Amino acid sequence: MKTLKILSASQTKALDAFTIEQEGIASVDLMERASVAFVNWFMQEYFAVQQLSIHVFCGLGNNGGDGLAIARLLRQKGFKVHVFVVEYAKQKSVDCEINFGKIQEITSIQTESDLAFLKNIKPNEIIIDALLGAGVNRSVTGILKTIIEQINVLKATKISIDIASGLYMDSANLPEDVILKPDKTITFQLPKLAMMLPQNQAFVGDWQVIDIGLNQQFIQETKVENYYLTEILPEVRQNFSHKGTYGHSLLIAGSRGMMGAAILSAKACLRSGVGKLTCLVPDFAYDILQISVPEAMTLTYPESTHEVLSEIEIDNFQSIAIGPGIGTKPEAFELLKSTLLMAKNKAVVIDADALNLLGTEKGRALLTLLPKNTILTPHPKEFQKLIGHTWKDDFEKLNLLRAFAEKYEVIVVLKGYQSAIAMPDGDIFFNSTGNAGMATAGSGDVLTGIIVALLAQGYSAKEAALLGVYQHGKAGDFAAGNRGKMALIASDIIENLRW
Ligand SMILES: NC(=O)C1=CN([C@@H]2O[C@H](COP(=O)(O)OP(=O)(O)OC[C@H]3O[C@@H](n4cnc5c(N)ncnc54)[C@H](OP(=O)(O)O)[C@@H]3O)[C@@H](O)[C@H]2O)[C@@H](O)CC1
Ligand SMILES: Nc1ncnc2c1ncn2[C@@H]1O[C@H](COP(=O)(O)OP(=O)(O)O)[C@@H](O)[C@H]1O
Ligand SMILES: [K+]
Repeated sequence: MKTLKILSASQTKALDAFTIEQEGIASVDLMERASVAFVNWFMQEYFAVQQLSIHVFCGLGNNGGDGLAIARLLRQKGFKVHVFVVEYAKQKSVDCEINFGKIQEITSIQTESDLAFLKNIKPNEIIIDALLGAGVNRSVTGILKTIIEQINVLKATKISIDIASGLYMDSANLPEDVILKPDKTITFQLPKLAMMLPQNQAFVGDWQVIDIGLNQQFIQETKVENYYLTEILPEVRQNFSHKGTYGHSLLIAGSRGMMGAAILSAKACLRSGVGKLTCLVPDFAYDILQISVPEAMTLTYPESTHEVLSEIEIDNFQSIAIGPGIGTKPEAFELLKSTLLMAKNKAVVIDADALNLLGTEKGRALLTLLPKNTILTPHPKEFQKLIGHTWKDDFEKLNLLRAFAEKYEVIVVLKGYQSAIAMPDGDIFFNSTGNAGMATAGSGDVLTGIIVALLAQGYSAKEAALLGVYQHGKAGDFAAGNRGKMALIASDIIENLRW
């Protein structure tokens, strides 16, 4: 498994300081290294636009210092670069001052009247935002606020260095804060927590990490609770294995009008390496299941009652998933309750309507029945129901997610772009795969099928959740590559699973 650690603002500062001390270099050399890394990235991305004007807006701290160094390096590469320094305070940081001294033709911006030129920046030109970086510690005001507001309405491509000016890296901004809205953020060494959260979408754009060679030992030894998951691969299948080797999943899904959910989950499960799959569905759906998913075995229960589970040999199954399309009628509640009572010590996935049922007042009383390490896969609305209230911002949402996983000793996959996967030990992993084409009915049912299959094969709950979410997103990315995001339907995710 490969991850990138997400450090807090103070840990990031300590990492910079440690690198400087350990390598015996000056901080201005680190700034130069970061700026060279940015320019190398820029050359690859924009080598064809050397004729275009690039406008670099610099502040007075080290982020501004980066901007000045980058502007100098880009000029050396032959780009047409205009450099502006916004003099919002009296003093520059030491390294900003050094880089200020190394470059000619800088335009100083002090008052609003100095901003008239902004309207001449054309839509096909590029703006580099080096006003404020990781050092921002209060709401932006004055000339900085005005220039950010005016840059935000320009159509030119905006690229923020390290982090958008005005955005806090690991805590919530005020709703009224003025923050630069970049198309891209090129951030140094490690991703920042702010980049993981939906509320910051407009202030992050597409983000990318560039390596500036900060000390790896320090990174390894730093304790964090947030990670960005960049790769996780399945284990190799053994030559002499047989279907018994890969476990038997029980999938409890579907109801009248929602049999598609059961079918999608079942197919995804079978495409994810399970040895055997049994689907438990209402009796009317027997033919539907048998015809749609011939590889699966089918058990049924009378539609109007839940008294079915007593006949099921639960020990035959290594994993159980319940939820996709079961509905929220009282019978479904009883089905869920008896499943949880039977499933003690089993590997369990809870999704969709099973989450909606747990998210009622009566349902929350069942939370203590969840076997340890149960995997719950709510989208934000379902998570809100589970905890019984909403949150004021996404940072609070993350805290609630972590607290829930710790309290009930479960794994919670909070689905969406960069799904957040919370572990009972308090760690949260953000997924790097997936795309907006997956925002389509049934995508979540597919994920449930994948995860329950991995559990049956003996992957730990943590591995199954991480591997399942990552590969689900990867399949979605292949699917989007084949037919574009708008055309993507949940079945395409199943078709594009590759293990
Ligand atoms: N360290 C390293 O090794 C490397 C760092 N690198 C770069 O350094 C960046 C961090 O630099 P930084 O710490 O100087 O912070 P930066 O964001 O430029 O702010 C400057 C100062 O502005 C002030 N200020 C804060 N909020 C404000 C506001 N709302 N309105 C007005 N002023 C405000 C505040 O000072 P204060 O006024 O509070 O005294 C703050 O200290 C980082 O993002 C990366 O780009 C790279 O070179 C790689 C190596
Ligand atoms: N914008 C997006 N980017 C990446 N993945 C997404 C996006 N929107 C949805 N998904 C993924 O698609 C799935 C949707 O699940 P869910 O909301 O339960 O849908 P459904 O109930 O229709 O099956 C989740 O795994 C989620 O992470
Ligand atoms: K910036």
